[in-house]
Amino acid sequence: MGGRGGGEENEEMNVSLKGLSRKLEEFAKERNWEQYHTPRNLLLAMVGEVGELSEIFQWRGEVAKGLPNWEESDKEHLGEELSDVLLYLIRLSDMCGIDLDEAVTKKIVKNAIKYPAPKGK
Ligand SMILES: Nc1ccn([C@H]2C[C@H](O)[C@@H](COP(=O)(O)OP(=O)(O)OP(=O)(O)O)O2)c(=O)n1
Repeated sequence: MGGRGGGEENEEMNVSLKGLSRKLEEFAKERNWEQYHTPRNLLLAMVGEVGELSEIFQWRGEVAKGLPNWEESDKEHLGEELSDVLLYLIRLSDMCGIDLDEAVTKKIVKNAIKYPAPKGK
């Protein structure tokens, strides 16, 4: 990693839901994996990754915010599994024809109506 090429690559990588969605589309197309990226397969793949994410926390007991006592390698692993869940979620949404930007924006508004903040805070 590093070097000029890597930096340019990162700049091109648009880390927005839409940008990631396009990246994943390209990734699947280049490998001829579109045939496998059906909604059900993607859902199962995402749940599998949630399992891998859970394994990281398994048997550790309660974990303090910021994971202060964790090895860097465990934190890196955690970042990878969180990313896998996010990437499959984005791809699943795309393959279901759901605009996640729009859906998540609407849902945040809906949550605020359902759970209003106490007055005077
Ligand atoms: N058919 C596939 C297979 C993989 N991926 C992408 C999405 C995930 O980000 C990542 C998942 O890859 P792996 O199945 O190899 O899972 P891990 O990276 O978790 O590896 P491991 O299970 O060996 O820890 O690759 C994908 O888009 N479509």
